[in-house]
Amino acid sequence: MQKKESFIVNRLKSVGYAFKGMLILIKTEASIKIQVFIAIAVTIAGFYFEISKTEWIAQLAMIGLVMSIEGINTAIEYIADFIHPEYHKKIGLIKDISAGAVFIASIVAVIVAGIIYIPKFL
Ligand SMILES: Nc1ncnc2c1ncn2[C@@H]1O[C@H](COP(=O)(O)OP(=O)(O)OP(=O)(O)O)[C@@H](O)[C@H]1O
Repeated sequence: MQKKESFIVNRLKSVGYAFKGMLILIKTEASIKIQVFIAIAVTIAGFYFEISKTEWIAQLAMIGLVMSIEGINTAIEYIADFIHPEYHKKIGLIKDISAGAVFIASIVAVIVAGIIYIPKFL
């Protein structure tokens, strides 16, 4: 019983740390601020154009994908700066690849947005 309680308490603590991390990310990262703005804008657009359930799922999946990869990218940048604050070709490569992952997700998100919204204007 004691063990089960501490397991639940530990899980709750982990959620707390993760929530703190999410707030730090939103407060400190310029790119995620833009992504939050876009997420709010497309959510408003979703209600305005009364998009279908499937379109909501695709839109929310893209928002989650872009923002979570941005979070991982930010963490990689922090690790890179922590382990090697000075200029290094390899650090540049690591950061570029990490940013490239966000770019891939963003391109797919723009395509999905196009599939949902372009027909609404035609
Ligand atoms: N220590 C370094 N050594 C070599 N190149 C670096 C180094 N730090 C940054 N760079 C280069 O500068 C780019 C931007 O790095 P920076 O850490 O400023 O990311 P950022 O502009 O905050 O990115 P994001 O917009 O994804 O948050 C990297 O992708 C890399 O090409």
